[in-house]
Amino acid sequence: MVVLTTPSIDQIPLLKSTKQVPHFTYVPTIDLSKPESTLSIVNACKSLGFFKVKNHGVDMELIERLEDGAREFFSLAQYEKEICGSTKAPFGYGNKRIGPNGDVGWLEYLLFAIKNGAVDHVSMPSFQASYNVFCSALNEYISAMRNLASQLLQQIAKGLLIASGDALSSLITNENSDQILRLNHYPPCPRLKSGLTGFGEHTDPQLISILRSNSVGGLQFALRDGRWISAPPDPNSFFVIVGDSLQVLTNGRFKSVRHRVVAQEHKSRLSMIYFAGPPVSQRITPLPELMQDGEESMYREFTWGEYKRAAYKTRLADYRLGHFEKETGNLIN
Ligand SMILES: C=C1C[C@]23C[C@@]1(O)CC[C@H]2[C@@]12CC[C@H](O)[C@@](C)(C(=O)O1)[C@H]2[C@@H]3C(=O)O
Ligand SMILES: O=C(O)CCC(=O)C(=O)O
Ligand SMILES: [Fe+2]
Repeated sequence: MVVLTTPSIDQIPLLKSTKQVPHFTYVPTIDLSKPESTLSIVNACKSLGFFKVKNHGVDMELIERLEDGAREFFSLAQYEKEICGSTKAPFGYGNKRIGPNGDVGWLEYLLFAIKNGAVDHVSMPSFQASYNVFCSALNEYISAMRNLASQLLQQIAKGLLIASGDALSSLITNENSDQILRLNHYPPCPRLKSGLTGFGEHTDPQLISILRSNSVGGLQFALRDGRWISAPPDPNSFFVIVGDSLQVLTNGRFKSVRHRVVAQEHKSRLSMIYFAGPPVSQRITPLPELMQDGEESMYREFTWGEYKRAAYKTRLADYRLGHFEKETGNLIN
């Protein structure tokens, strides 16, 4: 059994809002083998900021191989996990603390930077025997996620009638693009108070995130009116999440979505999330082809590097784009 160490369970906050939509479990499910998927993706990005995809072409055997490796790692003794790290914060193993500014949740995780399409080295002395097999699975998975993210961004460009089909996808397929892979493990929470935070509410800063979990629930999304819905787990599909950068690139036509994970009492949730970001020098500014006559950017100009630096000074639940919004902007419905 995994027993998470300090901070103690009493230091983990309860969920901020438990206002839920009664019996609402609808997450748009998009079949990528269907030609109408392009329009459905754009509609879901505009109305909700999340959806899930099936018939995505990613091999289940690969997913299971990575999940097995992650499970094996997380079942190591606590001291063996604690020594797995990277010289570059925030990468490597983490336990309960999320980010540098005091956020805590009921989870442990492995965070990997991706360099030239492969995981950047994390020192794992206690996982030596399985390291090569694990890294192969990580790298194959990263390649599959990059292809899927690129396909989704091409469909988004097409659905938004942007002539250069790779205007968005090229931001994340560039060899210098800044991507992260995260493996989250939420052990069963023994003394579950109702609604204990697994991973606190937040938006993802990148363009899109692709999330896959085992069959244990806990993931929730905020609707535009502030109510929360639970997304039933679906190990055969991927959840796709609109991030802050895609909100800016579309000048607010898409909005990044707040999401969170609620701790579970009896079962262990394992998730793997791929965050597709652009190169650090990339200017994040609305795509010119999308702008109507006289439309102005709602945001000050910034690069992905600047946004990331600012993000790491914020708390998880902060509205990070607020700092980059112009005081007056024209809103597009
Ligand atoms: C509290 C924080 C953790 C985070 C960096 C931040 O300062 C604000 C954004 C957080 C987030 C959310 C999505 C991803 O899980 C993540 C890796 C990212 O890119 O931004 C995390 C950051 C983190 O865990 O370091
Ligand atoms: O673990 C999950 O299911 C979601 C985690 C998440 O939102 C994140 O890591 O940014
Ligand atoms: Fe997230």
